[in-house]
Amino acid sequence: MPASPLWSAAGRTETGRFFRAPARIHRTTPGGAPRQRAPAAGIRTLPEAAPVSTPPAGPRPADAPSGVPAARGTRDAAQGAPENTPARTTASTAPDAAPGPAARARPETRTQAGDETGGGTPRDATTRDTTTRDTTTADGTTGDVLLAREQAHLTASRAALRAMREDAESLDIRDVTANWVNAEVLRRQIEARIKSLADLAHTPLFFGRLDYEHAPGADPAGQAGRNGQAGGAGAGGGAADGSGGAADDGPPGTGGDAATALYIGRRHVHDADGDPMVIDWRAPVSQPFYQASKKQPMDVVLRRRFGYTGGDLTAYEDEHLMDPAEAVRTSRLLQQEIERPRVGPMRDIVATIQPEQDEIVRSGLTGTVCVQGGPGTGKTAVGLHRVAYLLYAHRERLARTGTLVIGPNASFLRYIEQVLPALGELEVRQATIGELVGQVPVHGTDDPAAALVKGDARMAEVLRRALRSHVVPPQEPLVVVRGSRRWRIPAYELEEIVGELLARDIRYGAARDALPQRIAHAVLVRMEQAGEAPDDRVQDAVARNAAVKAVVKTVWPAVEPAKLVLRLLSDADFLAAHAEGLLTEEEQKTILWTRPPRSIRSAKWSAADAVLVDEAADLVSRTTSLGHVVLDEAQDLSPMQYRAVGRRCSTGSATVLGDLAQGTTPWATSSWDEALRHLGKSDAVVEELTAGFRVPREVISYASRLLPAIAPGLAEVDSVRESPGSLSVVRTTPGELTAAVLAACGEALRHEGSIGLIAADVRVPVLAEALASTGVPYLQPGEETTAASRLTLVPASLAKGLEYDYVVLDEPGAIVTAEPDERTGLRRLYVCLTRAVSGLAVLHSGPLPARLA
Ligand SMILES: Nc1ncnc2c1ncn2[C@@H]1O[C@H](COP(=O)(O)OP(=O)(O)OP(=O)(O)O)[C@@H](O)[C@H]1O
Repeated sequence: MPASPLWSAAGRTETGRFFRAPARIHRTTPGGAPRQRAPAAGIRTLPEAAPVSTPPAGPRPADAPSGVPAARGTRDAAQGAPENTPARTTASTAPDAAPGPAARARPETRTQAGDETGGGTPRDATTRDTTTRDTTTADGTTGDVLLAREQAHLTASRAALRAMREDAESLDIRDVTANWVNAEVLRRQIEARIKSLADLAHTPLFFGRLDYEHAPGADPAGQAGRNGQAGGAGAGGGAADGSGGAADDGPPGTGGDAATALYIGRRHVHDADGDPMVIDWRAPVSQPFYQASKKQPMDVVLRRRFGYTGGDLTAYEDEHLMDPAEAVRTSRLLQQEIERPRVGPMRDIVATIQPEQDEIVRSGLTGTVCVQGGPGTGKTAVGLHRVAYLLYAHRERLARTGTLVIGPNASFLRYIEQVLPALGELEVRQATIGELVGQVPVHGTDDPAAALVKGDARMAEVLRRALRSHVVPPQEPLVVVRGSRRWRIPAYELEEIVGELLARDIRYGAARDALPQRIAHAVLVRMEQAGEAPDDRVQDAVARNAAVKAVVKTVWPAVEPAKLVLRLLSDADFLAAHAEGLLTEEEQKTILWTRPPRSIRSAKWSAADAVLVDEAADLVSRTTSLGHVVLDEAQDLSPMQYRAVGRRCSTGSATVLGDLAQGTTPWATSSWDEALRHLGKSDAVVEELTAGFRVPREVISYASRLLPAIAPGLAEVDSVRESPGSLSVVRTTPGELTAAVLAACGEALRHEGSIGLIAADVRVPVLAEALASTGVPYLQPGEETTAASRLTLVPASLAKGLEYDYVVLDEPGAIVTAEPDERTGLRRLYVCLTRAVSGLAVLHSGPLPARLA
């Protein structure tokens, strides 16, 4: 898509200059009158807020009086410098925004949990009260006043965002586009831009604030040794590692510049002068929000997290990273965010990404990262945020090459589909493997034994051999007639040409396309030997000659990938000829169709067959590679499926997410090294996430009793949350089980949030009928939870990747026995036991698996 230079930086830097005076672009207002700008409020010098109990040690910069120029960072330093962003430094005066009426109206009512949106929203008013009331800073400012100031900044930022949107809406492109194609492209880009500038009332515009000791990007002369990172988080400062530890040469806040406050949010917002009011969370300068610690403050004096109630800023939580006297505390806002009832699809975690997650999110585009993590450690969240980060840092490159998120099934994709749009990324494709390899319609199924062989990497070699067997040595010489002359190429010379192409091991189709030119070249050599002086046009004409075409057709015939697979699976001799030494006779028998179909259309292709067809298609002509692929629930892929994904990122990179303990396919991978080899990314870095965010400690400990049987090498997830009473295990008689399950659902429905009733697939119809007869509405997995309908009936086979506030688990034994072997059954059960955020009720009438009993 031709990108106008004017637009090429769209969505990346978004500075005021971007829209302020674009060459030859006119701006209109409905009446032609000049549009009013939002009040400007840029980076400000703000007072230090003291934590509840411990005021920061040492003097702090006082609140800058209104009208006094504040210390500022440079705009580009604040935004960071994504790929190809022209550097620019501008400073501006940005007086404190006075709290407006909206900012002063401090909500006094307690929050309804259902209203709350992301960004560390407090569920009860306690956090707000303890962080705001009775809190006084070193300069005597109360928490209420500080909160009002932050609310004022929110109000001003919203106004600035509105102005940015109005800017975009007022662009008139009538005179700037030479033709309708350009006009259409530009129009769409403007529309996308306008959409991306929407202010979502229930989504916090910023969720955090960093007060740097020095203006980011400024030369912290003489300060570098202070905390090991001074200034390092500026424009180029993506890396979080510095050499220093805690400050040790003087009280914090005493050196050099006054603190510089940056507000961190989902997107960049600038004021009328182009100075940032909210910094994109992905900018390098935002990284200390996720990474800075007492040990390594990264020049951050204060980190403030904000709590929201339905879009209103109602709380904050402070950490003074350079204050040795302040104790390290776990964030209550983080805790509340995790426990916030789930209604609707998966939400982003941008406000609360943890340091080890952030490292993965910000790892570079060129390398592939594989993340092993137990249930609820945030793998999916991390993978999605990584895409958003990469799109920010490498937007142009990825716009050309594309990005893709692969999930295990449609309900999972529906569950995660809102995360990237919420982060402002609307262009990322999401698909299941089945959709990717959809060259043949899938109507059939394989028994596990057949699927296992079809998914084995040896099948790639069988296919390669079978395909190349279509190339036959030329038997006859070629005679090309041109005018009165005849040119003869003997069979042995043709054979040499064909042999050379085979040896180069290029794609079958590419070699077939090259063959006529190779033959024509041989003819031209003869012409030159005979004294003629043929040029390229003659060579092209010879390559198109009917006799040459006939030779190519016989020697290197076109092959339809689906036909090749059809023949392999139908023709025992053909399969045997190419599987010799690769598949045993038994294995060959296992994959042969008992009743071979007559045609591609009538064949009952299975999912594994479709992957074989995809492999064959790639042998014929190279699959286009994307820039980046995220592969979730990767542990369940067969080697052939890994290959299918691998060819879609052969020249790009991947984020591979999975948990070896949750592998429930017969071909589930037992080692990431092996999986990455099949993916073609042996050099990938394998990271491990160990902190569990979803499942309370009591529940994960119970589920982890299965680990020695299902994944002996893996350690129990270290849950970040204690939640006493979150687990109950109840035994009933067989006759009472269904009623007891319904009662447990009723009990769960008394709480806020989503409820998942998980049962073995065979039990689902029984439970569906029981729910219907009692008039309890229920949803299918992936259907959006609403306040009116919060119960989802989940077949165990679809539970993977999903989560619910409360889970009622029906008859664990039936979940285990539904699988072909015990280990797979226990793994399936492990998945089902680890879907709950706040409570798990296990009901059984049969015996529990020994390890749980
Ligand atoms: N840093 C975080 N802050 C807040 N919530 C988080 C954080 N990390 C993860 N979560 C939440 O924990 C839950 C589990 O995350 P996610 O689904 O990404 O885990 P997972 O490792 O993919 O789990 P599974 O293996 O079961 O699929 C989600 O609700 C997610 O929003």
